[in-house]
Amino acid sequence: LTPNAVGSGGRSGALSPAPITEDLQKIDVNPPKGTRDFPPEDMRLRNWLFYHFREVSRLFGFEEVDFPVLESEALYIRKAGEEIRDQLYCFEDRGNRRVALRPELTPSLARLVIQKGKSLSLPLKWFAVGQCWRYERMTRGRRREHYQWNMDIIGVPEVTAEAELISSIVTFFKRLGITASDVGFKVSSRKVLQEVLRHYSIPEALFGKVCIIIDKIEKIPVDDIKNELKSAGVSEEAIEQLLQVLSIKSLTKLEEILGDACEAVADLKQLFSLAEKFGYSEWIQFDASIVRGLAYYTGIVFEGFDRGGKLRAICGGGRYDRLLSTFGGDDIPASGFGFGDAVIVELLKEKGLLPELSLQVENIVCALDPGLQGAAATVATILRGKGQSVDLVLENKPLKWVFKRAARINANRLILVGDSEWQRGMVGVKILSSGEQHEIKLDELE
Ligand SMILES: CC(=O)Nc1cnc2ccccc2c1
Repeated sequence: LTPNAVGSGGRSGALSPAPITEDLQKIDVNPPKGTRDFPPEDMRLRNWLFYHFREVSRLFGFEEVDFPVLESEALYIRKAGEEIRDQLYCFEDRGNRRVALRPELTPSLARLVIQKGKSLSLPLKWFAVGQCWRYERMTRGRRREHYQWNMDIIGVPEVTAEAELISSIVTFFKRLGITASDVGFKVSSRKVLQEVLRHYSIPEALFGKVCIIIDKIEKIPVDDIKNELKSAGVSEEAIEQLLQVLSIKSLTKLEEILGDACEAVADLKQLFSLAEKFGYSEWIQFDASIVRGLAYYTGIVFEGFDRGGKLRAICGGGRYDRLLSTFGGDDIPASGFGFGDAVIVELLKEKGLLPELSLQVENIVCALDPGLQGAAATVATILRGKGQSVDLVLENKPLKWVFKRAARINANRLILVGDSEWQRGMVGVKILSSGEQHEIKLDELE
């Protein structure tokens, strides 16, 4: 290296080559638009949330699964006009394959179930916590990724599956300190819509599309809903009946209108009686306007909402008995839900339920002079071997600096490796909460 090539140079004065200036352009250190970094503090909150997702899944006997974030685009090509389709984060890869960043987990789960086929003994109770993506054209500043907790029961046609799934979400809320006065579940069944469409002999093929249009009932003017339904091929009379049925707020009323032979009524009545047995009756209410925005739901649908009415849906799910067969699999009944990582955090903030999570290290180990750095490493290794966390001071720092760092990392105790003590096989110990200081033999450290 020629002398003038001396760059910033390391602390030890070693010559590191100067950066080649023409290649240096300031890169944008922010993550891509709509995505998040998870620095330590945010990662602690995320880990805390995911810990509760996983604990509840364990309590319910569910097994964890995962899938690639990247899937064939074909998994999500549904012609029902869903928002998730418009916002698909899809592209052509270098092998000219049409691929997509998954916008949801359920299709991957269905794909894996079919792939595993007969080797699986039903019912399956699978859960996943995975990042999902969307690409919104006009970036309304909305996020393009979020993490979703999914729980799915595959192979159970009865409503007991949905009752179990709602129970798992109630269990999750309770663990976080959220009560039935903070949130609730609106519950309905798409068999209500199915009944009306059948009554007016609207073709089954329109079912998904009609559901997606109706799901927008609170988001766009009712006239637009009517126009969209009309252009989808639904008769005026059927449209009137659909809108009328959606406004029903009581199961008794629904039974009056649809009759007690209607499957939707039977399913919902069973669900509400099971809710009683699970002990979460005060968490759920019938609301015929709940449709959910995914085309593949076929029966019970539900969504978690905040009773303050300020936030978007917290979670949502339902029965999807046809999805596996549309992927070429057997007709296997299924139900599940998705629970995003965004709205729940807003709710916790609002309720003052965010946990105080700080870095916690048991020991900070420091050599009192450079010649003892090796000894300090030995002490750290002994403690770590005993399962104790150790922040080993890696440079020759003044004690003032060490105390400052000890406070920042919430260390319980400071282990000082000094010459005279070390000669006697001892180390200094300072309990940082009390300030109490003593010496201890190395092999008595625990
Ligand atoms: C509130 C929020 O962040 N929602 C959100 C964010 N990212 C997504 C990405 C894919 C699918 C749904 C998504 C939903």
